[in-house]
Amino acid sequence: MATNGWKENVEETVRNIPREVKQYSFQTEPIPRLKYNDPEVEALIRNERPVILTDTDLVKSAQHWNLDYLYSNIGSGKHTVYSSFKNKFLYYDDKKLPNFPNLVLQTNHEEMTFQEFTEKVRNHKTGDKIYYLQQALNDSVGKSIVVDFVKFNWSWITEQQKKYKWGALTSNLLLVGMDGVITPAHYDEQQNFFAQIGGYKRFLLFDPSMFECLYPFPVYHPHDRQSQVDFDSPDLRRFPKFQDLRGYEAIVGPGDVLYLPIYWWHQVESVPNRGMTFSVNFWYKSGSDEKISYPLKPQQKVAMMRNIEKMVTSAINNHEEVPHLMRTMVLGRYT
Ligand SMILES: C[C@@H](CC(=O)O)C(=O)C(=O)O
Ligand SMILES: [Zn+2]
Repeated sequence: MATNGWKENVEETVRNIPREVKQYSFQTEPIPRLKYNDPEVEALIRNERPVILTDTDLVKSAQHWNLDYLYSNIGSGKHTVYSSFKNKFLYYDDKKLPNFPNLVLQTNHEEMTFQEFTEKVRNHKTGDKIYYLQQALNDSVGKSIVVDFVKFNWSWITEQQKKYKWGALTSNLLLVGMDGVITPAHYDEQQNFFAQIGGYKRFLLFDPSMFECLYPFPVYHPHDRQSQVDFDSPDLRRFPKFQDLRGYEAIVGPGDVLYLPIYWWHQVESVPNRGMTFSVNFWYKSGSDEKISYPLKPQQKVAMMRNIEKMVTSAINNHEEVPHLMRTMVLGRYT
């Protein structure tokens, strides 16, 4: 069996897991899984199509990261940890919370040391809150973590950054999730190489043109960029086009790197009953399109819609008036 990264059984596990994961109402097709130097890879990334890359060794220097190692080596700094009585961790932007003082958040944001996080994980009993650490790696981490970080395969990923004319690396988010945590469907405004270190994650991906099927919250809402649709029990009266949703799907295991293109929707599920998951993502600003070509790409239309919402919200200077103005502009005229 060819070894993939550092665990020769990843290929086999990735093939067998689909039977273990939740089935949804929409169809999906597989995301290509290719060796990093496969000739097909360049065209996929250049066309902003998702692909799982094996054998990049991008985070091979972190292959020994687990709860014990991080407990002993990451240092005593505080980390951002989300907690929830459910397994869904819907992201929210703190800065937009004042717009919605009565919003009931599903998750709680706590700052704690890795040691405190580990104690909560270790003492967890059924019915307790579950925890998901999501912390940008910074210089507060211990020396041995810095050594591991410096030994990431920066030459390969920097070569990709240059080849596809991406902008700067903005951050590396360390993700340590308890069994079965879910990040619900959303899109990001950055290019992303998502590196899996420990455990298995299922990715559901949707093309940016699926915006109309996923009904994101308004731009001024704390859940901006997140889908309003509950995948487990979609409200088809409010969100009828959810029935037209089509997506892509893949499992990533230790050593795998998923190229997750900017504006592509994704839902990420730590595969249940397979223990904790450890990941590091690499977010890059997208390059600026030299020239605009027509027809516009779906990503460009999403960016344009965001700018329209931002402009209207700022010009009207009261987000509560935005829905009425938008309805006035569209209903009966563009419907
Ligand atoms: C945080 C991550 C999802 C996850 O791993 O739970 C994600 O959405 C991203 O890397 O863009
Ligand atoms: Zn994301």
